[in-house]
Amino acid sequence: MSRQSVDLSGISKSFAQTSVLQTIDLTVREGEFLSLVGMSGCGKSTLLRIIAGLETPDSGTVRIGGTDVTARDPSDRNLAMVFQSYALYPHMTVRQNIATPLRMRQLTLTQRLPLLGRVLAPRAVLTRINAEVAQAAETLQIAHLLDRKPGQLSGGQRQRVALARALVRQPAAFLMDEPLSNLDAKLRAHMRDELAALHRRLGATFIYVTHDQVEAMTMSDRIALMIDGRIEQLGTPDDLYRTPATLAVARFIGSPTINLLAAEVAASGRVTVCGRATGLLADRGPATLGIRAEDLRLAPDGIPARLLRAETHGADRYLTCRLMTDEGQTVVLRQNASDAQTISPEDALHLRFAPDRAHLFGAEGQRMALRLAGKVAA
Ligand SMILES: Nc1ncnc2c1ncn2[C@@H]1O[C@H](COP(=O)(O)OP(=O)(O)OP(=O)(O)O)[C@@H](O)[C@H]1O
Repeated sequence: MSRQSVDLSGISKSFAQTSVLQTIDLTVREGEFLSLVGMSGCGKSTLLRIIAGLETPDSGTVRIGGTDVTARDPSDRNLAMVFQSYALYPHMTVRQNIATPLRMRQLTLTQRLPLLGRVLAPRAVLTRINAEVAQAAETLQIAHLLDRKPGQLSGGQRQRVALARALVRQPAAFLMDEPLSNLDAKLRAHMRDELAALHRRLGATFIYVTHDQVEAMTMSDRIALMIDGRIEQLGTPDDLYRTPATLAVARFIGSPTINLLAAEVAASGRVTVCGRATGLLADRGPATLGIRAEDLRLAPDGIPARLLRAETHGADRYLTCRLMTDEGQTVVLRQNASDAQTISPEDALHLRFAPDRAHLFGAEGQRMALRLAGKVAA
């Protein structure tokens, strides 16, 4: 499998008066699974279409394997694109669908004709195409479906056929735009695992667009989180989860959503949350403290709260609580379901957060350094 890097530098794009991408610089490494993730309208599909050559940037360059392809047609970029609509040919069998890109590349127009082609096409080429189709079908575990038509397949199977068709082209990179969004939740989770496994097996470059942070977090080597046509943060899933660069990243990544509490940093540097000193130090000013559900726990000397609802999801239990403070903020705490004690709605609770796991963001949403008992905490 060929695999190549994709370099974007200074990519900008506007539609009419609206700026959709603002000076994007990004290198997708050879063999990397990189997700472009962000809310609807942030520009991720436009960026993918610029890489594919389906859209022309107003400025900037696209390089594939070091070669400038900005002015090249989509067909000259050797990229495979997989969309949410599988775009399979309904009148063709799975075998014919997968073989199409190979036939287009390796046979002449006359050799591709339905009847005449059978006589005119070189036997050796047809045998090679058949072998490549069989291998791709094997990789995607659809060998038993080769003689069916797309209408006789499930959504997941169709998606696999679309992937197999992309695979046979041996592209420099795979570009995928929300390829799983038409599948039901269970199948989506299954195909997520399959795509990640396929990526590991092929070692190919994958650029994957999604608005679903769970998809991005579970499959990617790195994530580029986009907001309003900019890359807000680029990093591993762990980087984005543990060290969000801004409040917007902290909010977008993680399920349930990170808990946010108004904080105040006094002249002395002491951070107060819900009117309580926290033992944390930071630069002065109003701020927001972020704390993930798993970094909150019940403790008798914590912030008083009242339980609104408890939900068990497999091994985890989520407690939604209202803080008994001026703001009456709602927070979610995650516990291990097996060691959770019995509590009922309206029970009085006390919550503490792990100071060394807290995130602090300034008035502009930027991450602020936190110091804990004399050392740097974040
Ligand atoms: N051909 C076009 N003409 C005009 N505006 C466009 C065009 N394509 C995209 N846009 C606008 O550009 C912005 C970014 O669109 P884009 O499809 O890249 O976003 P996205 O992040 O992929 O969103 P989604 O997840 O909804 O697909 C949107 O506001 C969209 O309306």
